[in-house]
Amino acid sequence: MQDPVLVINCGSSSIKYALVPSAPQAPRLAGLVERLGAVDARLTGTDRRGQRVSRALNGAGYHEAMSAIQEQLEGLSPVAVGHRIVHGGERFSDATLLDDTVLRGLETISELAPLHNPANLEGVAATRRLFPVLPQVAVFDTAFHQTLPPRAYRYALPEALYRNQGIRRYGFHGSSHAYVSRRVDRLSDRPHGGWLIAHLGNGCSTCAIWQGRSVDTSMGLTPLEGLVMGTRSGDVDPGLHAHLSRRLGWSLERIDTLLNKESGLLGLSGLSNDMRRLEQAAAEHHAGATLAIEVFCYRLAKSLAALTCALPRLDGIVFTGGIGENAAAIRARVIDQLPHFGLRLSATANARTVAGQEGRVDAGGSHPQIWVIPTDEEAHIAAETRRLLETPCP
Ligand SMILES: Nc1ncnc2c1ncn2[C@@H]1O[C@H](COP(=O)(O)OP(=O)(O)O)[C@@H](O)[C@H]1O
Ligand SMILES: CC(=O)OP(=O)(O)O
Ligand SMILES: [Mg+2]
Repeated sequence: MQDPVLVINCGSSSIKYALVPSAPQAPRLAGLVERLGAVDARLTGTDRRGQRVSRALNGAGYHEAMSAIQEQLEGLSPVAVGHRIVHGGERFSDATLLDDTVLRGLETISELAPLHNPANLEGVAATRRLFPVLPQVAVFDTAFHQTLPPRAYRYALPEALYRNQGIRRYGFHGSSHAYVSRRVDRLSDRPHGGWLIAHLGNGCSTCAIWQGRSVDTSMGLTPLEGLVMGTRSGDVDPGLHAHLSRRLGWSLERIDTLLNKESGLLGLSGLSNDMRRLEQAAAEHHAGATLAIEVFCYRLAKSLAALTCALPRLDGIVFTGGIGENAAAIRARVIDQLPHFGLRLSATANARTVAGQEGRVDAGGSHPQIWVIPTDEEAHIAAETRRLLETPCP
């Protein structure tokens, strides 16, 4: 494993890690610490021989979890650490070397991604303590969307809020959209065309790509805008805030918690934020789960239809993320609700494409294509980290 880069994606209750070698197809040591801070915290993953590992880390916080991850590296020495940082705000777009000044700058924008940035920064602090001499690089989810034109990134708000406060649409999941767009360019016979990507994980977003660049996306100033997500509402009438405040006396913090943590699939179903669980419950006629899936798919189809306005031509749609890669029934339902674009799903190819597989799932012909492409944010973050470190200082 030559010159591996350690990639860290630190969330509010989990840390994902991967040791990414410089050769793209080489095996990768990777894993996940879940339920940080809880008695049943656990590290699961694969070691360098591809064997499963599972370790109880009872009560581990960020620092203990990072130490456990360091032990998993089996003595392999990364040359750098690449961190997923969700929001780069106005100031940070390209991959950036993390030093005290950059970290202070990032702290000032943490509130723009409250579920993500504070946790990302905890991860950076823990990693810097454990690997004090390694370069640590921030790769931003917002970076890939720097190519959005003003008509896509401006809100219809007074100019001063944009100029003085940076109130604009930024877009997220950039490492995923960038990776998937490059991959479909390589796999399909229509490279550099017009593509729509649906990244459907815990957070969900759509992205319109024209000639390899992001030209519009469903997330905005924060990762709350757009689609229905696991616990996030996505779009609501902005008048809701004033209404809840006047009618129920709710504070802004209470409303923020409602929209970020209690809504989405969880809020609609009253059951779970986990699509697997909802599919099982819907099969058993659970009304909330059935409704949650219906709203999720309809809103996703609406977003994809809307984003076709950003493209001169539609060459195809790509599904990715835990739901997009695994839930064939969700893909089928979404395509079914887009009857005006000539999309034709192959029921057999769709059902046959299982976890981890790249594949084309349309019925062929001259219609827009439909693909499933497993995302690899870690590969993109590692590549950006290497690119920054190999670029000579000006
Ligand atoms: N086989 C499956 N069928 C349906 N949904 C699935 C399946 N496997 C995973 N998912 C869903 O994927 C979502 C998590 O996606 P993932 O991309 O892993 O999340 P994250 O954004 O944390 O990386 C969950 O809603 C989970 O239920
Ligand atoms: C930006 C975002 O929503 O990320 P995630 O899907 O990891 O929550
Ligand atoms: Mg993911």
